[in-house]
Amino acid sequence: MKALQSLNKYLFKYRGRLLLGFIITIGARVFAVFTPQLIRNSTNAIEDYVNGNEASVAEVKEELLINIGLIIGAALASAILTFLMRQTFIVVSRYIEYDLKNEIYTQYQNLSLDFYKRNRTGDLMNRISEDVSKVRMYVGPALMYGVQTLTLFVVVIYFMIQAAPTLTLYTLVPFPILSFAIYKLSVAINKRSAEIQRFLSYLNTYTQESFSGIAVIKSYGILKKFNTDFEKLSHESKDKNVNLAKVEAFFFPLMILLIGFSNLFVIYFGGMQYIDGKIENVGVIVEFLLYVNMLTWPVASVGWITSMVQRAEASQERINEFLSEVPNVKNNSTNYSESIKGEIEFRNVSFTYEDTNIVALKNVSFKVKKGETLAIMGKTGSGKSTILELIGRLYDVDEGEILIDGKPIESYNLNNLRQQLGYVPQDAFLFSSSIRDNIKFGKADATEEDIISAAKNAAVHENIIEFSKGYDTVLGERGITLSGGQKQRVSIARAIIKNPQIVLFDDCLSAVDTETEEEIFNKLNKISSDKTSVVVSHRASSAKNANHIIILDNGEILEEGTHADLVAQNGYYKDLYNKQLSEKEN
Ligand SMILES: Nc1ncnc2c1ncn2[C@@H]1O[C@H](COP(=O)(O)OP(=O)(O)OP(=O)(O)O)[C@@H](O)[C@H]1O
Repeated sequence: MKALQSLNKYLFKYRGRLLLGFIITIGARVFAVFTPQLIRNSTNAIEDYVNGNEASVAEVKEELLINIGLIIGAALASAILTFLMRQTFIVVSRYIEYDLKNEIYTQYQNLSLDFYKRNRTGDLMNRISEDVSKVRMYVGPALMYGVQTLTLFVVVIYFMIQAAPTLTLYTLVPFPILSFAIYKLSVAINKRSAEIQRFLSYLNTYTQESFSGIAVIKSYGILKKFNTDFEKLSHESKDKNVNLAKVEAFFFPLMILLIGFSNLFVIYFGGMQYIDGKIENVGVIVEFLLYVNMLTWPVASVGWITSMVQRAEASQERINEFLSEVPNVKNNSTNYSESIKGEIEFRNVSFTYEDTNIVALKNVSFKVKKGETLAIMGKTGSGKSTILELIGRLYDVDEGEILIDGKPIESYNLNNLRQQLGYVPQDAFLFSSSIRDNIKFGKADATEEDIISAAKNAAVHENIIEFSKGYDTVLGERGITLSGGQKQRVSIARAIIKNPQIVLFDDCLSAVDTETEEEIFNKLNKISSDKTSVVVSHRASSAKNANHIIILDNGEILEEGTHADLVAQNGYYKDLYNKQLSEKEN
């Protein structure tokens, strides 16, 4: 129950409604219990008449009619209160479900990138959907049936003892056995459903990845393999569900069997006591039979509630695992309005990716003044993207420090810092929405003019207006309706629309020809002459106009300087430049 304690704050939040629910539930059960008593009175009246104790048929009739009226009244009152009971408990459980989903989603948003690398999307989605719905069963139905069972027990047993104390004892003998058997069954059910739950997470991840990678799967002609694998997985899933169904099938027969015993006990021992004169009327036996049947469901539900609580506990534990994750990148400031000018300095920065232990940067130092452009080049995997990710504080450095305007990067408000950066990642991810929305994503209050101007500066406007729906063209998942180069340029428009102080381009023009690349850089230079740019590229043409160029090799700076300096050095840059120049000329 430890994990579920984290839900207490929500139970406290909705305490008013829950308290009302408790009162209504107690009322509903009290009214329900009147029926057996009224039936006992009616049976007694008939018995008295048969034994000659009652004066006339008319009097018996009158008493029966009054009792019927009262039974209908009590049943109606109980039904109305039961309806209201669901309105309180179940409604509260939906509120808590909503709150919890929001809490988890906010936490997901706050967690650093490394969290997403460690955990798979299917699992993240499963915890926010499946696990939350299991937890809802605890704060809703489990709580509601728990209160109902407890109330019914107390009220029914009180009336039973009042009517016939010894018979009460005989009647209740099978109940603890029933409850224990159902509990054991519930544990088995629970174990199997937890297994199904884990498997479902895996299945979800598999399906989600196969849909995301559908283009690769189709182009490699491996649909059949994926289909076979999926069939295997769903077969396994089916087996697990069948296993669960087998155990669940015992539930009702077991319940009926044990209740049958209770009924037999009532008839046998009740009958004996009536004959011995320990019970005055047959009506008491009838009343007890009704009580036994009234208690059937509550007794069974003790086991069912226990299993619901156990499932919720397991799910909440999984949820808490993520909720207790502390983001590696912490926000250390509440100053939301600090503007940055744009100077960036790396001082002896080293960085190792925790999950792979790959040393991505070793003792890297450089300085980019406000308004200047730094170009970063180097072989694949040499650490170029890592530099940009560190400037965006997607990770924190292990050694050394990064300064923005002379102040440690960690001292800025994280959100505020990122809002002043225009980061164009290598993989241009576009949302399944219109082109307009995708560009506007960078600036929520952007006007139509802003959007068109950003698209023009990213040299993609001409392409967009060629689409029949122009800026309203809806992009498929990951923007599959756009070409690679168009996607990259929409992604640039999204970054520059907010007019950031620092722009970070991570090889984001690789799918664009050199002429368009040059056109984009010329436009950007014009609109952002006072902005700082860090450009990662494999092309010397993108780097040659930069104020400073660094060449990385295996996380270390191999060469650095201006275009002229590097050409004079006769190293990596010069080779690359000459090679690309001759390719262009040919
Ligand atoms: N999220 C990550 N987790 C673990 N290792 C990573 C991660 N990202 C990058 N690496 C590793 O860090 C090293 C530097 O990667 P980085 O992406 O910075 O290189 P790059 O120079 O940008 O490469 P490319 O030109 O291919 O984009 C590589 O060896 C890479 O495998």
